[in-house]
Amino acid sequence: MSDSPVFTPVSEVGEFGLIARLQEVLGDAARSESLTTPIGDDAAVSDLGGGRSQVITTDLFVEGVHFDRTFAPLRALGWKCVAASVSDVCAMNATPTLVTVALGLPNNLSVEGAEALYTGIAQACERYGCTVAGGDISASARLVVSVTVLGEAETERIVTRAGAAPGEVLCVTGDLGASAAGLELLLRGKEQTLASGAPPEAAETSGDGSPTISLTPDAAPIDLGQFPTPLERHLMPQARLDRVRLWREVGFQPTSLIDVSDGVASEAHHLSIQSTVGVVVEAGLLPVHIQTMQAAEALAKRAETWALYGGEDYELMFTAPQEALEVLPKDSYAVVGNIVEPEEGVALRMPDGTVIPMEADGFKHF
Ligand SMILES: Nc1ncnc2c1ncn2[C@@H]1O[C@H](COP(=O)(O)OP(=O)(O)OP(=O)(O)O)[C@@H](O)[C@H]1O
Ligand SMILES: Cc1ncc(C[n+]2csc(CCOP(=O)(O)O)c2C)c(N)n1
Ligand SMILES: [Mg+2]
Repeated sequence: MSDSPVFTPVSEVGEFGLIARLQEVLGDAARSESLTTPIGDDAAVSDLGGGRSQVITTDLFVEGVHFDRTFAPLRALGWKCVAASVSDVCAMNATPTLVTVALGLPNNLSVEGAEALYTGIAQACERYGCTVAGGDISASARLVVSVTVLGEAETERIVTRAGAAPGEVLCVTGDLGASAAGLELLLRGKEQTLASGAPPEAAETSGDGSPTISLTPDAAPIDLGQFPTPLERHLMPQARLDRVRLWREVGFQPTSLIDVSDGVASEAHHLSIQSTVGVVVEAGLLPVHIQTMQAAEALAKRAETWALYGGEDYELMFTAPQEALEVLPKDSYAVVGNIVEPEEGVALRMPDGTVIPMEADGFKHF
């Protein structure tokens, strides 16, 4: 046997494979009596006693991976970093309380740039009712923003990814694929501007001054002003704390819950594995905003692919027995599939009735 050191590229095990390996290394360091939901859910949960629980989640945003400063305004970025972590707190059916923010600052980010970032952070914290309690700053080659959010809930209201059961329905809040549509529009716009050799401020504008893009030099330019919803959903998404509050008000409790950060396909796999169930998603039932459809047409893409594999929608996906949905306003959710026996795996039923296996594809870090 060779005694040369083992070098396994991270791409061989992937993001979730690496997390599992690290969890093994941690062993007892990742377990405690009060930690009722350890590594593996949207946020960790620890029992505070007295019928209350605390949740905690961290997200990392890296320039060039999660955002592109040529089209993401810093204020919007600050908002998005907070909203994404708040979304993970919502995905436990909890309410955010405290936030910390760690920054890696490159030398091309000015004080005013950092202030713009924090304006967005402040606005999101105000919207979601949480408070920035601290953070850290370091020099860095690229802009990096890490947000930790602490939240709270009554212990009996906490919902994990593990409670789905066969016979229940699969639901989502809002609509899907808009963020991926917005990203695609922004990337095409950037490509077009670069190809034209013009500096960004010289980009073509439509009559009302909104930027336009065209896919080929001969194609009619696309007016980004026609797609405000996809652009906003990508740049400044909303966490669905409104739904968590609504559920509390009407006494609705999902059986399992996850936020859609990686796309419906990937999240359906998480629910399947953690609840030991099969999941059938109905392609024809996926809710898609009209502007997402129009963007798909304009860019010759499929909106359904964005909904399934695009991610960053930060909507909530949940399961419940059909009859439990009766207390919910009809426009506060959409049924998108069914929970079935585990042997059936994770599948997509097409509008013509054919059922195909649904891969866990989504954004791949490695
Ligand atoms: N470096 C790490 N060390 C320990 N645990 C980690 C690490 N990275 C991720 N985890 C844990 O692995 C689980 C999955 O992480 P991930 O970031 O994919 O969460 P998610 O909710 O699926 O995605 P998102 O954060 O985009 O909503 C979480 O419980 C998270 O706390
Ligand atoms: C410039 C740019 N390129 C690509 C993307 C798309 N993107 C990045 S991370 C991610 C999934 C969630 O990440 P995580 O699992 O780390 O929370 C997605 C869909 C983007 N937002 N900006
Ligand atoms: Mg999540």
